[in-house]
Amino acid sequence: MTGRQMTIGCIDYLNCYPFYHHMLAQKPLKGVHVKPGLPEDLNRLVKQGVIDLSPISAAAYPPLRKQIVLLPWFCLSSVGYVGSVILASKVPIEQLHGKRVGISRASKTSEILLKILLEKHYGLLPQYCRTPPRPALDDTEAALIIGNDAMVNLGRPVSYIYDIGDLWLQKTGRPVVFAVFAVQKKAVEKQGRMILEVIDSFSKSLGLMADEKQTVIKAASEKYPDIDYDISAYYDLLQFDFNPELKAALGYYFHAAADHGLIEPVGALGFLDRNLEINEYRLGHDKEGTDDKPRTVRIPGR
Ligand SMILES: C=C(O[C@@H]1C=C(C(=O)O)C=C[C@H]1O)C(=O)O
Repeated sequence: MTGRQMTIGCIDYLNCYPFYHHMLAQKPLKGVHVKPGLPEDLNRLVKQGVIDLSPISAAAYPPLRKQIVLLPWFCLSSVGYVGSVILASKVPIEQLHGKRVGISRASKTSEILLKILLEKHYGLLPQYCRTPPRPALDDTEAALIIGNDAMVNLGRPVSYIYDIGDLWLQKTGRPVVFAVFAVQKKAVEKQGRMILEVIDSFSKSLGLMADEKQTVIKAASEKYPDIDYDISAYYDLLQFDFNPELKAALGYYFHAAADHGLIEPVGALGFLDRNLEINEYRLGHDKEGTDDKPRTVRIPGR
């Protein structure tokens, strides 16, 4: 692909729309192709190098960290209740030991959150199985459902709904960073100018959430008509700005996940800055989480 074209991923959920409203509804970016997908599909396409820039599951970062850098300004997070990452269960969570628990094939971050919660915080070991993004709940006792699929009518009454963002806050005292924005290091070298245009468009789009929130909500509800939820309230729950507290929370999550043997240990995050240089943030395990003195490393070849 030449320096005048790039493909960017977009999580095909309500939660990601606020980043894309500007480029989709107001000012398309010339040469930028937007590829919608489920988080785990975008994780795979980034790994394969098929897309240049994309939101990915936070949990997908560790194995890709030599190949990608993160945008330090954007994330999909919640401090407690998120509304769109749920465990739908036929029995109280405490009774899930040895039971079949489905995990949406769309998820990576929340799969790990759920496993740490069940195994470490509740002392349970269920039998996990993969399910489609919108599971029927016929042959499992409970199921992890994420994104839009957690926000539509589940098709059957479910006795217990646990919000994973809320449970994580209760058990660990931390927010959750569900998704981060990844850029291929190769694309930084070849398509720097377009990457800056995308960053600018995301920033303008989030600005519209403050200035023209009702317009964004109307467009989002038309894009996703089957959502059975107060979109305005949902957007108030989500945190799109990757602030220091959320970076620290991501550090905590990586530490907890590595400690539980679910990801490889992560010592640092690589962030892109507006000069297209990479700043490495060392992760701590304390409340601060990140080192506030980034080490700047130039991208080879630039
Ligand atoms: C907040 C959410 O987080 C999502 C959960 C993800 C995961 O579990 O890997 C990835 C991206 C996010 O869209 C949601 O599903 O609505």
